[in-house]
Amino acid sequence: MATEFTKYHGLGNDFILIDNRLSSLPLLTPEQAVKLCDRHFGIGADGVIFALPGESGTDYTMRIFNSDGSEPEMCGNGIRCLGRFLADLEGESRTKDSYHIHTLAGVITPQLMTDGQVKVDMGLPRLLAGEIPTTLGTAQTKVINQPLEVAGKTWEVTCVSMGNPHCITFVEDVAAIDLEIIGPQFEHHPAFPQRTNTEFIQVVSRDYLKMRVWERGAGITLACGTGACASLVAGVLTGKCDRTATVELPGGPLQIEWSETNQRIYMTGPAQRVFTGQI
Ligand SMILES: N[C@@H](CCC[C@H](N)C(=O)O)C(=O)O
Repeated sequence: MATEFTKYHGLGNDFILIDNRLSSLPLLTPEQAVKLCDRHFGIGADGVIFALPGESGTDYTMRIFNSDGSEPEMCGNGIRCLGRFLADLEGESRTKDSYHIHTLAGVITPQLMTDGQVKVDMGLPRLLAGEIPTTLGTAQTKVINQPLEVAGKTWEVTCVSMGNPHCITFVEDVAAIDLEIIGPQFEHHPAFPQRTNTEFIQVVSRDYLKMRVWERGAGITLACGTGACASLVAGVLTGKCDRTATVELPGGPLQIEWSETNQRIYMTGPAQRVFTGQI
């Protein structure tokens, strides 16, 4: 049986979107997702995202498989693409410009802006070691500027969960980081029992950060929305940046705000349809 898909990307972080609104079970298995994400033998993507019926009073549910078949709790660029995909699917019958989406990280709300950007209420960052999870601190402590040995070097790391785990380290020059070698060693470090995403951040000014990322389950990607949010939080916690900043990724910029008023994180960026097809 043929399955329709649409390819979207958010700053080059690319996904295969599946209209799964008639069933609460993903139409594809993790093994099929791995094959479809293959850039030589498949469609090519960083992950597969399913638009499922809403749960617990939400409009829709998002599930996602990374390109290695693992299932993360959340995906920032992916949820912007999902917001755009849902609007495209609903077409003329669309009545809303924002959706409450059930995810494994809680309810996340993407809003379609009139300028074509998507602004997402990403919820609250989680800062305790037990929530990340990491063994770099006791369960109830925050992990800020902690030393971590990786690849024969001591890195100062700050850990933040946006529903999924992030390990952030501030460096002089992001271009000098050998991501291909160092990234997997962070991802599989025993300090992270559920593996981790890792962000390398160069502070250009208090409201402008440059970021490169090694993603859990996907490797080097051109952008990571949850990673950009986690990095801004790490920058604030370490006194390096303001609560509103542009995070420049290899695929382009995201605007991130950690609200002083409600402590929630807001991420604004693009989401673009690329092509449709049948599997
Ligand atoms: N690219 C994403 C994050 C996708 C999930 C991640 N690889 C994980 O396993 O946690 C984003 O834009 O946030």
